[in-house]
Formats: sequence, C-alpha cells, structure tokens
Amino acid sequence: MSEYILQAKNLTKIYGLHSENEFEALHGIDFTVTSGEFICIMGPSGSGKSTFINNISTIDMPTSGWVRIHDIDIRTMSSHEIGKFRYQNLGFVFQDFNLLDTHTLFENIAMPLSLAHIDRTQIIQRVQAMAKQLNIEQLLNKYPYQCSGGQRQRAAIARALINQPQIIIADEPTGNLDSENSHELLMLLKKLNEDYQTTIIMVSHDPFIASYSSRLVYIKDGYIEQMIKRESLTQDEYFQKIVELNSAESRRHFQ
Ligand SMILES: Nc1ncnc2c1ncn2[C@@H]1O[C@H](COP(=O)(O)OP(=O)(O)OP(=O)(O)O)[C@@H](O)[C@H]1O
Repeated sequence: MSEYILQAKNLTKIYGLHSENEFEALHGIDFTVTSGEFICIMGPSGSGKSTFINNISTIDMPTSGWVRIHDIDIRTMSSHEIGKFRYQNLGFVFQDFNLLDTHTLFENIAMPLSLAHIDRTQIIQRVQAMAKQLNIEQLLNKYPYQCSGGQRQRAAIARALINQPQIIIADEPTGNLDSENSHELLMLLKKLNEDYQTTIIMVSHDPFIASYSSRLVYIKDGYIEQMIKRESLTQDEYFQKIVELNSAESRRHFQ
C-alpha cells in the first residue's frame, strides 16, 4: 500500500493528438498527494490548471504517463468502473455547477447516494442534514433554474459532499459566489479537511482562498514551476508568500 492517496507520474496531456491543432498542455508532470492534504493549484490563465486537475481525477485521461488513486491506475478502469469509483471516492465542485436542470435540488444532491443504492430513508435523512448545513433546506423541491447562482453552487457542493468522499476536487469553487458564500464554502472545506482528514485539491486564482491550503502548487506553461508548503507559517505569512509568488510572476509577464 502506497503512502500516497494520489500519484501521477510523467503526466502528459496532448489535445488534438495527430491533428494540425495538436497542443501539449502538460509536459510529463510528477505529483504526489498524501491523505489529508489541502492543496491549492494556482498559475496564469491557460497554464494548464484545469487540464491538470481533470487528468488527475478521472474527468479526463492523460495521453501518456499514469495516475493512481488509492493505488489503482485509473487507465485500467472501464467507464462503468470509473463511474462507480467516482461516487465512492471523489467529490467534484465546479464553478459552473453541473446540476441537472430536469431534477430538483433534492434529486441532484441525492444522486451519488441513489447510484450507490443507499436505502431511501437514509437518503432523505442525509440530504436533509447536508442541505441544512448549507442553508438550502427550504429549496429542496425547487429546480436549479428556479434558484440563484449562490444557491445552485451550494446545492452542487452538497452533492459533492453527500457521499463523504475521501478526496474533493474543486475547480474555482468560489468563482460564482459572493464574498460571504465564498467564506462559508472555505470554512466548510477547512472543516472537512481538519475534522475528517478529507483530502482537497482545489484550483483558485485568489491568494486569500489559496491561503487556506496546506500546500500551494504553481503551474506555468504545463509544468509545476513551484511549490510552497504552509507548514509552521501563520495563515497571514503564507498568504504573503503566495501574493509575492503571484506578483513576481505578473512582473515577469510584463518585462
Ligand atoms: N479541449 C481542448 N482542446 C485544445 N486545447 C485545449 C483544450 N482545453 C484546454 N486547451 C488548452 O490547453 C491549455 C491549458 O488550458 P487549461 O484550461 O488547463 O488552463 P487553465 O490554467 O485552467 O486556464 P484558466 O485559468 O484560464 O482557466 C490552454 O492553452 C488551452 O487553450
């Protein structure tokens, strides 16, 4: 059994392989994650952050190299096995929500539990408890298009967390939220990380949001250019280091 919950080796992603638009977005990245880490991925626009997070989390498949989650090589799984693996192990929070408009919030949130054939009474209890925590318990019978952006985002978060995943994958999770809702979401992620050792891998542009992580991974031009560990730094010291890294990069951009 590996000491890592997630490992990637020589991860390469080429879009449009063998076409005239062939583009190598990731160039042989090695990356490991220990259980209970809270990782934030940052980097300039177009540097490969979403490509990276998608390729380490079964959303997309690398062109070459491998990714192991819980020691299982994700390339060896059939699409049916990947589906099952996702709802058993992973929770996804995306900026654009990905809720199904033909289903109520209750049905959307319950989906991972229904797929796992959890008993109906338990589903109702768990969805109601999660909705209460995210302050959307009054909205469970509404459809996503009847809810505000913040409410939809909270429903998507409830769906991501309902199966108590060991790893949460979040791509710009606060992108469509106001500052109060962003703060609440971060508090929730932090609590899951601290109380249940849930591993979190999140993409963000915002140094303040990044300062909640335990390790910052800075991606540039398809490579991991730098990593900073928070370790014994206070959140404020860590925040300052993240700001410095981003502003040094911005200055380099304009030179
Ligand atoms: N489906 C695709 N086909 C071809 N090229 C793509 C595709 N998706 C992304 N790319 C390219 O790969 C590179 C990395 O894109 P990616 O979306 O991973 O960047 P990002 O760092 O997440 O950017 P942003 O911060 O702007 O969201 C970009 O140059 C992008 O144009």
